[in-house]
Amino acid sequence: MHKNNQKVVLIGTGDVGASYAFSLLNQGISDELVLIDLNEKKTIGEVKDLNHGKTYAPSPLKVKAGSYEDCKDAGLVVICAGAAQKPGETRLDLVDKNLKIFKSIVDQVMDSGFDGIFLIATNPVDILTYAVHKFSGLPKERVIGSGTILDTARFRYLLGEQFEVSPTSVHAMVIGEHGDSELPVWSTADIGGRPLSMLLDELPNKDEFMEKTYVNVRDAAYEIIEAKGSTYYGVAMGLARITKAIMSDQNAVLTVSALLEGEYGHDDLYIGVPAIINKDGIREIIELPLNDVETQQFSKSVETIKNIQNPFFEA
Ligand SMILES: NC(=O)C1=CN([C@@H]2O[C@H](COP(=O)(O)OP(=O)(O)OC[C@H]3O[C@@H](n4cnc5c(N)ncnc54)[C@H](O)[C@@H]3O)[C@@H](O)[C@H]2O)C=CC1
Ligand SMILES: CC(=O)C(=O)O
Repeated sequence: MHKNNQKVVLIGTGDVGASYAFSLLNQGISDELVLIDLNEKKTIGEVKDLNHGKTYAPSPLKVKAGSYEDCKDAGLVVICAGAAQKPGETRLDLVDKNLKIFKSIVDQVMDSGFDGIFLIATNPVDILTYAVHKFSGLPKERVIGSGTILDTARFRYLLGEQFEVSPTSVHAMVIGEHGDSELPVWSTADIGGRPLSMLLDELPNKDEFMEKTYVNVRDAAYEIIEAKGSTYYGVAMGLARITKAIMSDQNAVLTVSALLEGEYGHDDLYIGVPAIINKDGIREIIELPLNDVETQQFSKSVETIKNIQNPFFEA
């Protein structure tokens, strides 16, 4: 069975999964979408609702509820299934529960004969992406986590607001764990070709602004979860962006969770870094010239992930 590179199987049709499906439909990304969830009734409801939007979609997208058999010829399997944070919980608190769920999901996907690309959103996303790489045996470039794609979007949005420039014209990244130890890379950021450091120097309250922005990005999920129970539109747009880079073979630079094998001086973990994404998955990790403070922060983030991850994977 040949795989259809434009076919997406989405596992987990909760808040994040359903929003991602809606983003694909709205943006005309991919031509076939299959939904799988333990909650079959809700999945059927989602399929109907999405199909009713097709009349006004930019391109036709076949949407149906399916089973793991559908993965065999899929180009992309996206996993948004599992437990989400409750108010006050960190992403890392979910590891035990979601690793068990993931073992069963990935085994079923691989049993179908799947030979495409995995994209993972479930938290803690860096550790679960590492788990999918281990459980599936697929090459590292074909297992991608959403990483800090959302944190980068939050950072760019806040910088865009401050400097009154569209976030699409703000070139700035958040790297590290998708979680409390992540770091904004101030040193390499620019807006319209002007280094961000230059623009920051012109602010009367530079230090306060930088601290507030960092905290806003880091704590955004906690605030949204407190306010409305979960976060989903932002990550759905990020997942759609990664999907588009894969489906349209874009070689787009996006901050995703990728396996380090010596890059940034670390190895054997998935973590948020800029990478070039195309039809084959992760083509290349980009090593940013971090300053000393950022290098230290990144190492702390690596340590945070490894401290939680390693006990689960050591023989
Ligand atoms: N990476 C990121 O930037 C973000 C990640 N997330 C994460 O995404 C995940 C999903 O969040 P929500 O959609 O809000 O949760 P949700 O509770 O709305 O949806 C989870 C879905 O997973 C399904 N599910 C559970 N076990 C399953 C299994 N074994 N097989 C198939 N389906 C199964 C449930 O039935 C449910 O529909 C969470 O881990 C959350 O923390 C959320 C926002 C941003
Ligand atoms: C929930 C989550 O991971 C986020 O919104 O960043």
